[in-house]
Amino acid sequence: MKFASVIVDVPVMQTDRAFDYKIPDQWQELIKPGMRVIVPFGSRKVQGFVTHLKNESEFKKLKSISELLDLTPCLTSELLNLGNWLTEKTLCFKISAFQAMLPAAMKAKYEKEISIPYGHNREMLNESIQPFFKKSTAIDWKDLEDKLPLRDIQKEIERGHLEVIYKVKQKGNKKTVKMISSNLSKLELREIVDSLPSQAMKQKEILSYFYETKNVESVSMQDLLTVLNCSDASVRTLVKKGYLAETTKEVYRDPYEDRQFKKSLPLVLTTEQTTVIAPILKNIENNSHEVFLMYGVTGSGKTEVYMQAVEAVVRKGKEAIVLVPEISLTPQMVNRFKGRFGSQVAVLHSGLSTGEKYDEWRKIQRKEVKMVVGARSAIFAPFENIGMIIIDEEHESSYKQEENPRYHARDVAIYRAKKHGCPVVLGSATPTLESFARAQKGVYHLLPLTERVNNRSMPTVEIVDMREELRSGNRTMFSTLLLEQLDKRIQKGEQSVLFLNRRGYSSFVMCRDCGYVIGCPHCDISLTYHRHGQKLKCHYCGHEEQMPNQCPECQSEHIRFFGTGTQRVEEELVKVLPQARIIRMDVDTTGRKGAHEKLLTQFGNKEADILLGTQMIAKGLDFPDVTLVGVLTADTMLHLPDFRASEKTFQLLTQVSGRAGRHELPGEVIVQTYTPEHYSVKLASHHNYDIFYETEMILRKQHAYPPFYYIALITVSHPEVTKVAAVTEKIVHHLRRQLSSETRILGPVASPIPRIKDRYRYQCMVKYKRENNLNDILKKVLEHYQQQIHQDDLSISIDLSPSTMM
Ligand SMILES: Nc1ncnc2c1ncn2[C@@H]1O[C@H](COP(=O)(O)OP(=O)(O)OP(=O)(O)O)[C@@H](O)[C@H]1O
Ligand SMILES: [Zn+2]
Ligand SMILES: [Zn+2]
Repeated sequence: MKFASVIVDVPVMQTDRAFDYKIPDQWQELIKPGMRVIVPFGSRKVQGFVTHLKNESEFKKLKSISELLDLTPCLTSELLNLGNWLTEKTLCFKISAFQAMLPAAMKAKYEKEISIPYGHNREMLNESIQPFFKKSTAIDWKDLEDKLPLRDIQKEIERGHLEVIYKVKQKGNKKTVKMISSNLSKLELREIVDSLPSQAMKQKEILSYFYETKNVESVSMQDLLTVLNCSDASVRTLVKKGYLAETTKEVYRDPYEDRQFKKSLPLVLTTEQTTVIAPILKNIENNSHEVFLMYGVTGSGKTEVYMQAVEAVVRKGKEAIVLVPEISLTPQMVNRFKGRFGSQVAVLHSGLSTGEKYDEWRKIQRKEVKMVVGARSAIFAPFENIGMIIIDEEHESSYKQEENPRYHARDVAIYRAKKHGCPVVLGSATPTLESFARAQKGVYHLLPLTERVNNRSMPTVEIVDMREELRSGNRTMFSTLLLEQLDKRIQKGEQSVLFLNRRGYSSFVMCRDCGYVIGCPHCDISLTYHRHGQKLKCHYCGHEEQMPNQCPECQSEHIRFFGTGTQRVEEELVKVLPQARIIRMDVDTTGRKGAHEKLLTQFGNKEADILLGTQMIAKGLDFPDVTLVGVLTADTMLHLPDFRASEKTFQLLTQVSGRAGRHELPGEVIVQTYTPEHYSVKLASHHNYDIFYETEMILRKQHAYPPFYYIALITVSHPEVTKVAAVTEKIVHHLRRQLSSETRILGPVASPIPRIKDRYRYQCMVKYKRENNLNDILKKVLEHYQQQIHQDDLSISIDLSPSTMM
């Protein structure tokens, strides 16, 4: 092919299409769709993705591709199509869609080398290539780019005899192992073995290894020592004598390498589990596509069902994608999959370094693993033979990406699963109303798990009215009942989990005399107090200032922070329960890598009585001796300007309660609240999802919210408030004329946070049931304003399924 169509990394509307480039002669055979290239664009050179090849181009005077970044496509043809679909579906730029599918390491331009993978050797390579690897098993791409027979190299890569390694620069983080190889021919080796004195047994044994074992070019020191059961002193002696050589080799950075996973075997499924897994297995068997909603109460054994279904996928020779929320990618979940499937699992989450993520991704690309367990973006795993996609805790809002491309992992999962002819399994104890409504209508196949494994009962839930506590003179943040029960657990040697709901709630600083609240100078939101370093921080723009000694308004010294952080709770708790051993888990104590896991292990080893934490302890934890869960403030989220506030409160309370009494010991939950009469709080305490669903559906219908209506949210921002208001007004006006009369258009109004980073924000909400041309109409709006977006610092963001209204 003579020409390549390339999507360039210039994310503006005018360039959101493919540009044609000439393919230089030496790369004619080499270039394939899905590869990254560098191309001249205007006066610059930019990265791009090749999407098509063609023999003709309608354009004359084309420029040539200037550099090749890949020798194997990093996007499969399925992912290229998916990118186009995402672009249509979320109104993002093509380049943003493609970039979202790749690990960060591939977004930048990294140096690369070509190397012979471990276990292979030079002789296996095509003769034209062999000379390049005479001195070393790896060569630098940059040094040899012009001289290398690229087509032959590409073939060897396809056969697995060579690999491309991107050198992600991370200081001191490159993983290497010591490799031992022989410098001599087999004949020479044998002569030396014969000439060694007979007491040099180990040395003889080591050298014999190199001429007796087929195809060993080199072996890691570690393996050599284990296989031959020898000391590294003997190996070193041979290196000193010049018979063997020692080199270092870069290997995968495996974040889980030094950990032992307890091997687990499939459990005998309960009757309910057997019933729900059957239709999933049938899908897998018949390569058919259905979306299942596994609606199972906490502790009903959903994870065991996932794992046995994944096993069936692997047996069929296919691959599985398992999505879990970032926050519950706790070691517990990873351990369960690694324990069952060992090295067949790749793990992808934000706690990994760029290099580690890239290495895990590469294992997927090279089909060295059979499954990936990961957060949202793992939905783009470049598997080519997918047999099932699982989304655990499908109600979690982290499955929606809040920046471009604004996709929901559930939609991508269903799109990919249709292409691959395989099932999607959505699991939750508290499904989103959208999913449950679809299951009710038969669009999804409902799979209920109504009981906990072994008929363990659901924990009893006690609601405590904190207003009453205050009236009866208790000014602490712990109710009398909660303290009593915590104390009882400590005496019995059982454990408790204390949950502080921090979302929608922060420790702000206020003057007690004049009521002045310290706000961010750039955003219309109060600053959050951080004890560490006595700092005030803005969570939206990062602005930071010192905690003042005086009120900036009235100079009073009575200025102090309000609200409850986990640190405060811990301090108070120590006062009232001095004998308690407490582990606190929050952003401050889990910042360092591995800290999260360490704290959980300590708690699991019963080195503490109470685990105190925020959202991050709400999910996935499974400890046998936890018999009490306390929720300090159940209702802080209820008052957020968000139509999902009740749903989120219900979900969270149910999840937290689910951490208690999962094993032999029965569990108890105490929920402290200022609004005990609210239906979310009440129904969560009765574990009654069904009534919650009905109640909430009535309200959603009344107020025209999902799942009865779809929502599109348009947010306009600009440094000048008049400009924002005017533009939003115009957009609303335009939409009123274009959209159908049943569609409701709300706005323009200031956003719930009216200013962020010195930019004013206005929004307009479109609620609709059917609007076939909505995407086109909205795209036209963007096109209309593109000049101003480009030159006048205007920003218009469109979210076609917003998960928050902020
Ligand atoms: N068939 C089974 N036989 C015995 N034990 C089981 C079985 N299935 C699951 N379990 C055990 O029951 C407990 C709860 O199961 P699991 O964690 O899979 O439930 P879950 O529904 O995923 O929970 P949650 O959503 O609350 O995190 C676990 O300790 C698990 O090992
Ligand atoms: Zn004051
Ligand atoms: Zn700010």
